[in-house]
Amino acid sequence: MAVAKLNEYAQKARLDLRYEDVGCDGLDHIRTFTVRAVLDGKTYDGVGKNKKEAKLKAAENAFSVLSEGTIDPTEKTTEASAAPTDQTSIPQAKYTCWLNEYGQQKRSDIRAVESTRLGPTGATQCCRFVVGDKEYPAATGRTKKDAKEEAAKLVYHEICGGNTTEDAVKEQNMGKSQNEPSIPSRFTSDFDSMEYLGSGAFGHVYKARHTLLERYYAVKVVCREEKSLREVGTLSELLHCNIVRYYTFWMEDSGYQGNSELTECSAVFSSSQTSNNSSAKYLYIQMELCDTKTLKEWIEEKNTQSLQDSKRREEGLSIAQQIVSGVEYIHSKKHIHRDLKPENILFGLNGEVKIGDFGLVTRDDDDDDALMERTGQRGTTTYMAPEQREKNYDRKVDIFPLGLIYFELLWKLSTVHERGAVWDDARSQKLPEEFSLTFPQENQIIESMLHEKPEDRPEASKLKAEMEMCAQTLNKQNTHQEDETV
Ligand SMILES: Nc1ncnc2c1ncn2[C@@H]1O[C@H](COP(=O)(O)OP(=O)(O)OP(=O)(O)O)[C@@H](O)[C@H]1O
Repeated sequence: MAVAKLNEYAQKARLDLRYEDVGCDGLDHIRTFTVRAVLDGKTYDGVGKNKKEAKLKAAENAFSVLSEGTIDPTEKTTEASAAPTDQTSIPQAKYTCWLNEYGQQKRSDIRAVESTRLGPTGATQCCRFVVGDKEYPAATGRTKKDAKEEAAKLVYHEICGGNTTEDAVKEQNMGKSQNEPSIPSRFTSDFDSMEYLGSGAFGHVYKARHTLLERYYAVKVVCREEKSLREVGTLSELLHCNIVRYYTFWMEDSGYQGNSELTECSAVFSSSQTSNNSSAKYLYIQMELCDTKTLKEWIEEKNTQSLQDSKRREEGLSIAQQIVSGVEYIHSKKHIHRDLKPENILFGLNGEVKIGDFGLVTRDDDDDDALMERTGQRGTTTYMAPEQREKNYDRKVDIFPLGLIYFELLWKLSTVHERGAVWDDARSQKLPEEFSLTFPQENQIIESMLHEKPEDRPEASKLKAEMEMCAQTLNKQNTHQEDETV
């Protein structure tokens, strides 16, 4: 039956099919025969008590491989080219690589038992795998490598043959489709204890432990494209205590599916960017692990608390000082961040401020006073400097959102309505009267940052100095108040 079906399959798919006698083994009464089916240059061996049975086994073996154990082989004949194309596209030793990775994940010993059989048509190599305590069936091949790969394939089919067992789920966690092993993933080989942290428009971020270093990192997995490569390029040039530290990056063929979210590029990209992405690679960016709470959550949390208090004032200033310090450094390296907003400001594990998300960063290579021709509107409109909507702007586009952030750090904006009205006024340099009375010094600094004309806004270095003076004044006031209470 399987022989007839394989013939039909080969005819429909227009593939060359032939059978070869490989030889026989053993004494007369326990003699076994090996027949090899050669389909489109690929070999499938069968062993039986006679040649007929061996041929049948070879055909069955070919079918089970072609159908990957999940699809009725007869259905395959209607989609003639699908399976062989898949097969021929599998790189050499793919199943062996998969098995090695499987062993690492399961912490099981993998042992290959190899031997050579001599028959009338020459030597045949045999191999079977022992995974942990379990022995898997033997396979044969023309070379040791072929035999090993065929034997690994048998292990693969037995473990992941179209089921939804724990192993198959583990397989998914290893970032592969259930029925097709892929090249071992550096992410799953070098890291463990993956935990999903969050997603942006371009990918997902995971907490992961580097197994050799025994340290945790944040690994961002994004579809490769201009934005991500720009982010990596910039981050690798920046080393500052208020900027998320970048360590390294690498490319992989597939995304990570740890939390069973789709990591096809189409799921990661917005619809305007989905074209021609089926063969897109994935970029893995290894970064310093930060707290999952961003500055956005910090502000939201403060806004749920009763009144503006002196603690918020001090903490707000300290956060603003750290952001300005990071921005001063970014500008000194001739970069513009272009997307400063509370969601992109993280906290290090020791509480220090860390500027992240350099996806919109650009070079600021011109003379100090010159404006640059940029690539149109980028960034988040709520915080965006007015001139960023145009094509010409310079690093001062980073100062405007900083002004809004500093205002938000200090001032409680509870309702959506309040936020809308006050926000629009703030963008036009009009801060609430009560704010200017409560925070006169800060009011002055923030107003200077919100000038409509970029050239009127201070440089980050000047702001840093002004904020330092503000901190000293606050310190003096606090000491004075403490003295009075004593
Ligand atoms: N280094 C990190 N450490 C800890 N968590 C991080 C780190 N980087 C990012 N995250 C988390 O992952 C989420 C997604 O980050 P990502 O940079 O991909 O997108 P985003 O900045 O939120 O959005 P977008 O890229 O669309 O502007 C963040 O909101 C944050 O919660």
